[in-house]
Amino acid sequence: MSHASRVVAVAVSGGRDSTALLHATTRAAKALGVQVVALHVHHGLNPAADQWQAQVERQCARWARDGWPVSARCTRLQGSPSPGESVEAWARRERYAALAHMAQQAGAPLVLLAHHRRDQAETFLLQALRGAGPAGLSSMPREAVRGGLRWIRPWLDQPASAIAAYVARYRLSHIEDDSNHDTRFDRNRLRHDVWPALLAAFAHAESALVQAAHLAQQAQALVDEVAAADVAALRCAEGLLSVAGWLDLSAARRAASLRHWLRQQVDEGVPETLVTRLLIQLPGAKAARWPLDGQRELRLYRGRLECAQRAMLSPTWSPGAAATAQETAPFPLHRPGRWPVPAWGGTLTLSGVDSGGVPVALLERAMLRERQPGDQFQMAPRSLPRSLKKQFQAAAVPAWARGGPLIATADQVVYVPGLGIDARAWAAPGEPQLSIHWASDEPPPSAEKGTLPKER
Ligand SMILES: Nc1ncnc2c1ncn2[C@@H]1O[C@H](COP(=O)(O)OP(=O)(O)OP(=O)(O)O)[C@@H](O)[C@H]1O
Repeated sequence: MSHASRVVAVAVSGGRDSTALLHATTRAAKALGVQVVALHVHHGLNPAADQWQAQVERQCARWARDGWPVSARCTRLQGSPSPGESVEAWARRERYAALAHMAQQAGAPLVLLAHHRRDQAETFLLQALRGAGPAGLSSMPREAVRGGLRWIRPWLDQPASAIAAYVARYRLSHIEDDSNHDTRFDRNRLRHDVWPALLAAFAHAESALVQAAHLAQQAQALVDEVAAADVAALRCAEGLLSVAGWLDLSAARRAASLRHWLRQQVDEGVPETLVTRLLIQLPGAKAARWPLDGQRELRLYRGRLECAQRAMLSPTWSPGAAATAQETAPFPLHRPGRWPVPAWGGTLTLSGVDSGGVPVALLERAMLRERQPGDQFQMAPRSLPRSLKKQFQAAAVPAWARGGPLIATADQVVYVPGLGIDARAWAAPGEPQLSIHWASDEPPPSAEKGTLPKER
């Protein structure tokens, strides 16, 4: 700790372990002339949370009155889990963000957490039960640098009994979090239903699991080192990965470097299902897209894998937004040419023709977009417009040939891959016009080859 920053933060829930850690840190700090700041996060989830915050504030105020160098800072979380996110995951993410913010505000470069040996053994078991590999089995690091702060767990090797003895010796008061008994949460179920039975059958389980976590940390460090070197060698431009070079690697290094590269692109953790999918699909693919989340996707184009915004061709297009969306179209739709569209995994060909095309004037107002529920298509001038689904079925367009962007203006559908040009958009003879053809980069499944009816 530098002279300028003689402040240390302790993350305090008000529970037994963090209360003991705050006490021990404050005692040591007094002798060293260091300031301690207790950081508490009010999750807004438990009806008793106001009392927990009050307990932390009261305790700090009492110790400060006794001449101890300690003060409290608290944050009440706003918001709620996003759809599909568990309350636990949300609370954890927001807690760490709030702790980081408070530590920075207090000028504390270090944040101490009160996890102990049993917490570590539990984490290892929970990770194993989720099917984690060495990264997850590494459990909690003793020390980590994140967001410019050092997060330290000084008691990670301490048994819970040592902390209990400390609390008894100094008669520390602390809260009991009743939600720790709620067995809907994995950790609580493990702690209450499994742990006692496990210890009864394997008395050394705690230390064995902690050792296994330690060995996983070493293995993961090695994997990270190799993967970082591979990714550095495969980087062909900022953020782009050369797939040809990647294919030359052994299977184990392919998997490790892909995970490593994905982690650099995606902050929130990489789903293993995506890694598995890419490991299978990347070797045979020429151009393809894999959705990452609402905003981003992975794109393979010309042998390079990249992570990009999905916004280029807005899936949330609506007629009212047409003017803006059109401005973001990646190329002029009213000029002849062969336009690769990596975001859609194919190529659009526009050719000047004398008949059977779309008026250039209409294409000047057109854009690419996703299909929408109300879209209709008219096959011939004297037929009726019908839903895309019905038209696909009537024309026996196989599912794999229905992909690709729709071409439409704000008020009419112009072209649908697999169906062709909507009859309402046909140009009059002699009018300047273009034919349109969409070709997906992915070859059709061989069994279905040739079943696609010819587009107009
Ligand atoms: N609401 C919170 N505010 C600040 N820090 C917290 C909070 N909840 C947990 N922490 C920190 O994370 C550590 C581990 O959290 P965990 O949920 O296992 O502990 P706990 O059962 O809430 O309390 P304790 O560890 O104090 O007995 C805590 O020891 C503490 O350092």
